[in-house]
Amino acid sequence: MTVRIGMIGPGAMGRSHIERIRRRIAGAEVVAVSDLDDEHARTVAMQIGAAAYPTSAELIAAADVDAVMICSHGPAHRDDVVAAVDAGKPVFCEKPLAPTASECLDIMDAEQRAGRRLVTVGFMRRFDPGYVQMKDILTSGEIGEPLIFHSAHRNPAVPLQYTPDMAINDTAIHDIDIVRWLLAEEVTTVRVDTPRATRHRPGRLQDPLILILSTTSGVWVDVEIFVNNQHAYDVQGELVAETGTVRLTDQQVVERSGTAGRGHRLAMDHNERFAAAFDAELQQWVAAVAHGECTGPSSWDGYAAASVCDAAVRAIHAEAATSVSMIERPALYR
Ligand SMILES: NC(=O)c1ccc[n+]([C@@H]2O[C@H](COP(=O)([O-])OP(=O)(O)OC[C@H]3O[C@@H](n4cnc5c(N)ncnc54)[C@H](O)[C@@H]3O)[C@@H](O)[C@H]2O)c1
Ligand SMILES: O[C@H]1[C@H](O)[C@@H](O)[C@H](O)[C@@H](O)[C@H]1O
Repeated sequence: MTVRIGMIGPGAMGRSHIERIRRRIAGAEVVAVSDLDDEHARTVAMQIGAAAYPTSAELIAAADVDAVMICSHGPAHRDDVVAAVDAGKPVFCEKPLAPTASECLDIMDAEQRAGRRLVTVGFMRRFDPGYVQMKDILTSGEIGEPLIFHSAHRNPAVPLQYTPDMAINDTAIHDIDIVRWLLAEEVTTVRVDTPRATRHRPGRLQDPLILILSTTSGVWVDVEIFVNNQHAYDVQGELVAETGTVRLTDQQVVERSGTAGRGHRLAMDHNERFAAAFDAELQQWVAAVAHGECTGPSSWDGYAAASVCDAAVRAIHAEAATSVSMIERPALYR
């Protein structure tokens, strides 16, 4: 079966997913697109031989759309995810599932009304070979219990429309999700520290930021968010456990030597750094949809990460550690 996908919001991320589906993903094609910007939707549709719909509602209702991909910006996600779930269609939603926990609760309510999981969230780091190996080593028990996790998430620059809260709910949300997934436990408190700000930040953005998280079992986590480092898309992670550590490398396969020394190029964006992870997450989603299943990061994962983001945003304003408040995990997500 070929899964016929309708994509809402084919901007930068959406178009790179379209390319991926066309070139590397088996068993799927994008047959429909819609965008707030009608003309943009028509242009993308013409380029890929798909149909353009003037609204997301019409795209979701289209009879030849088997599944929906939502790649619009975060604040637009909730309404379209709920509409797709209400229509009984599987949805892949780019992160964040929604910028706040309360919007994610609306999505979980829709899934519970439907009586089944239909939503997969694009937390692609879970499919990165480095993080996967780190989790395998931890769960094998060979380095004992986890004690500390150091994470760094650096971008060369962010667009002008990037707001202060996005450092948390658009950027740090990746690190928050990976901590929950790696440690298989929830984050319970958050503190946000604000170091000296870079002169390269646009407007009043606080950059960098340091998040200090603690988890149910007391693992201590620091996350550096630095989104205007001017030189690379640089993601670091180091897990410290009782009898060993595991650290991500830069995942470059070749090293070059010359008059300037020895080294390798640095990734400049998420597509370069997480190419393998994006392919793996989409291939898994397409295969699951084809079999009438739902796998990968769930709405609960989107909700839990957003709950930590909510606490982090409160922590910035309170200038103090803040507790993460979450509902009990509904049976559908156990
Ligand atoms: N996983 C990753 O590493 C990663 C990387 C980049 C972006 N993203 C996520 O992908 C999403 C899109 O990011 P982007 O960089 O492609 O943004 P973008 O601005 O390039 O694209 C967003 C598109 O959505 C459209 N849009 C906005 N509101 C809409 C609405 N209500 N209905 C329909 N279309 C709407 C815009 O017109 C635009 O074409 C965000 O959620 C972002 O967090 C994830
Ligand atoms: O939406 C993007 C994307 O999720 C990238 O992977 C992340 O590094 C950026 O900080 C974020 O703004």
